[in-house]
Amino acid sequence: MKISDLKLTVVGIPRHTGFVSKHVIVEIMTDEGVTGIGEMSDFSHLPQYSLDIVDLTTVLKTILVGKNPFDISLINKELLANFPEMMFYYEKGNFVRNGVDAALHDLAGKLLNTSVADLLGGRIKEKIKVCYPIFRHRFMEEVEENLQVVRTRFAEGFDTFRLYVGKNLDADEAFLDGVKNEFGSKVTIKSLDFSHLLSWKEAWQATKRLSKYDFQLIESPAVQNDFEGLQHFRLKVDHPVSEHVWSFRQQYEMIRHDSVDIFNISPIFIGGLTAARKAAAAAEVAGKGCLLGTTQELSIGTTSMAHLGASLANLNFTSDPTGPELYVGDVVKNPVKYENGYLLVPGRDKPGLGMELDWDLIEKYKVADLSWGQISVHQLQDRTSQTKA
Ligand SMILES: O=C(O)C(=O)C[C@@H](O)[C@H](O)C(=O)O
Ligand SMILES: [Mg+2]
Ligand SMILES: [Mg+2]
Repeated sequence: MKISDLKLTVVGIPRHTGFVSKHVIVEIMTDEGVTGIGEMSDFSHLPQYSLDIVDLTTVLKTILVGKNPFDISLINKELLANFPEMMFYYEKGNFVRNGVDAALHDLAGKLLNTSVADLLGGRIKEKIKVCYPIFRHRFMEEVEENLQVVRTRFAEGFDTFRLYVGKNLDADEAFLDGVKNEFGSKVTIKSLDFSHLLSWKEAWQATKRLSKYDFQLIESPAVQNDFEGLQHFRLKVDHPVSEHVWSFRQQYEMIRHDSVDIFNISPIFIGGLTAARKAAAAAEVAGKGCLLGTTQELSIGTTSMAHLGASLANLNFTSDPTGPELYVGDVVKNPVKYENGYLLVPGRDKPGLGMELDWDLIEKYKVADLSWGQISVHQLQDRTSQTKA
């Protein structure tokens, strides 16, 4: 049995905020007629270069075609040699590796008639607690818009939210105050996410101001790779501190500097399920907790994380994958399901990831390439189509 072909299809799907994220649907075919699917998710992050999809297809075919689809470790090794880790949160090579690795897991599951979660060690959980994101306030008038998001999503069963903060503390405070007055203990704020926009000391000042409100943890309260800064911040605050993992070297430095309490692990940012499992194991060895982060994937990327989360012994904080709820559409016939704020893991009866492509939807959202258009840095950072400066 050998990999016989690869197909990449670019789709651009708007969010309810109007912001369009571009994703690449991955298909890996075999000479026995079985195809594995994966997702390179959300290329709408800095840096502002875009990948050439034709060239990427050619390059990946040279790595994949002719290989045994079960040689996932070997293929990951070759992918890493061609799309190396960088000390940068949004390195796109990791997105590429993630899409291929997910498709390989889907393919292996289909060939063995086994669910991906069972390939990864089985199911400790059949559902993953998640929180809905409230994107960063820049203007006071966004507070009421975001309180409306909480009302709508609360009515749908989401009782936990995370807030991106740090650009307009008056608005952040007004939002937290509004949630407290309207929902009391019925709504939980999981985290304040500074998204590496402030220095650790600026984030500490902001945290002192917002600490009169209840929230569970603080994410990314220093600039990227400021391991000492994270550690200084962590010793100043009572709340647990989380940071995304975007490279093994970065994770090693965060362990060595004792920078965090929790590792935010997303296959997309560390380059796949294979790498994410290693990062979760390193967290366990270091006695740290972990949660599943997100780039806000479509259903294929999200279900891949559901399978991973089901099998992790140290997934002990509320996670973030809510992408299919943020987009106006998807690319599969059977989107992932959420119930009372939980992401459901597909059943054992479904081989692979348990997802089936819907080519009518793919045709609807298909775009020619990953080019950027006129997106501003503000729109990129705060995932909005709003152009007000
Ligand atoms: O926790 C985070 O940080 C994110 O979720 C980053 C976001 O920008 C995410 O990638 C998105 O596209 O909304
Ligand atoms: Mg974050
Ligand atoms: Mg994203």
